[in-house]
Amino acid sequence: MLTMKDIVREGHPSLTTIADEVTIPLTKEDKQLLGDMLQFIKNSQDEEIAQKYGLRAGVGLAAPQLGLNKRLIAVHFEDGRGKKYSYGLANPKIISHSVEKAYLPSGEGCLSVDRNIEGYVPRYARVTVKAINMDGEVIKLRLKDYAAIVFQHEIDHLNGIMFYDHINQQNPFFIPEYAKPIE
Ligand SMILES: O=C(O)C[C@@H](Cc1ccccc1)[C@H](O)SCc1ccccc1
Ligand code: NI
Repeated sequence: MLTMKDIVREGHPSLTTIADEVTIPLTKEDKQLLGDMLQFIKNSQDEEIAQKYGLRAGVGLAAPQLGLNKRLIAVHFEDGRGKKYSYGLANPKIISHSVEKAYLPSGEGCLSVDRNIEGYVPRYARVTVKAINMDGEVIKLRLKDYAAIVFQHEIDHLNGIMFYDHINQQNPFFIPEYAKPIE
């Protein structure tokens, strides 16, 4: 099972590298990896398992966070309306997005960042993501608000972008026009 020792931290080159697409159809290894990544996220949200193995709670994970140069992500969370999202995805791509932006008033964190970084992370309020799921099907997800933020955070990892790259350096709590808080 994956644990925190498998997660690379700031300074590791894979966090600032553009990851390579994985071959489709998914190899057995890539399918297994997606399964392991999804299981890690689920484990990280299970109090007992997280405590036993010292896992930091997370809602998403990208393969570059394991030092792997592959465009693979896993997410497992419920949005503010109780809608559940649980996916292992290959080659996810944002194919359209809103002009409107959104941000989490509490800012963001990252399993690969062992420090608190304050500031708002402006992201698109709505995105449409096209990807291959673990069954090898092409899926299209229309995401908004919290779900849109989680997927953008993970897809950023595939492009070597960290959440703090989006924070306004002059004023970390600057709110760009058209940006709405996601409570
Ligand atoms: O490092 C990662 O990619 C996992 C992040 C993803 C994330 C952070 C902030 C906002 C959206 C997604 C972890 O989930 S950070 C810890 C966390 C745990 C529960 C809720 C939000 C953030
Ligand atoms: Ni992260």
